[in-house]
Amino acid sequence: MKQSFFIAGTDTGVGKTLVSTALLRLFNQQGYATIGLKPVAAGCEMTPEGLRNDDALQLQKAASVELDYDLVNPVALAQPIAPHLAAGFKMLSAERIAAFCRGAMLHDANIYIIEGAGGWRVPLNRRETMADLPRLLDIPVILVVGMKLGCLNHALLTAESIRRDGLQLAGWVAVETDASMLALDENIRSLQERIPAPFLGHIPYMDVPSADVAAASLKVDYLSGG
Ligand SMILES: Nc1ncnc2c1ncn2[C@@H]1O[C@H](COP(=O)(O)OP(=O)(O)OP(=O)(O)O)[C@@H](O)[C@H]1O
Ligand SMILES: C[C@H](N)[C@H](N)CCCCCC(=O)O
Ligand SMILES: [Mg+2]
Repeated sequence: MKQSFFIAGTDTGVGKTLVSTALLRLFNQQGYATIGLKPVAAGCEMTPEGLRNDDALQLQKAASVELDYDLVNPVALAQPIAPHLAAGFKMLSAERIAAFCRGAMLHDANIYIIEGAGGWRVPLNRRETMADLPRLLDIPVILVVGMKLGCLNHALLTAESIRRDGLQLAGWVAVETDASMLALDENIRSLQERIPAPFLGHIPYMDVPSADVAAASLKVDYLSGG
């Protein structure tokens, strides 16, 4: 089996990295070889080895196939702001980012998890957005919904855009990032009734977020054809 997924979110900070690492752990447990990529990361620390982003390090660690950091995160931008702004005078190009991903994907694995940056329509340059990456790679999308007031609108607009952009929505995940959200179950049900894609699970609020605990909340049979 060889399958790739682009992990999109309703926004930044909604749990994309938690879901990405949870999916990697889950597929590892099922005996699949996995690779996690964060092609564009805005918000990096300078280290003796160069710029390092926490999401990319988590994906690198959760994957079963060892890859050099530069393959996991080819575009590392220092400032934690929108990628096209963090890039400054260096122009980001969706085709170049896709080419980096294709290079990393020459490394053999069964599952490739590619985490986006921010939400679906985050700009890469004047013309292109993050959405152009899964389009160029021609891979299905998993939508991560951060459960908070306002997420119904964000989730439905994003699911609609993914389909209008001609991409397949392979499934969606509800992440409880706000422990005090009112009517959580009713909100999840409202999305189940309206998002035309499989519901892969609800990751509960955790005082100390753990990819393994999150993995236990996900059902990926729909994804791996099992
Ligand atoms: N279920 C949860 N319970 C508690 N905290 C959570 C949960 N899911 C995510 N978080 C926390 O919310 C924050 C944002 O999550 P995460 O980093 O996965 O978001 P993201 O969508 O990947 O953001 P970015 O756009 O920066 O990549 C993190 O501090 C994470 O630990
Ligand atoms: C810095 C942050 N954690 C992400 N990497 C980038 C989020 C960009 C969001 C841009 C926006 O939609 O306004
Ligand atoms: Mg992230």
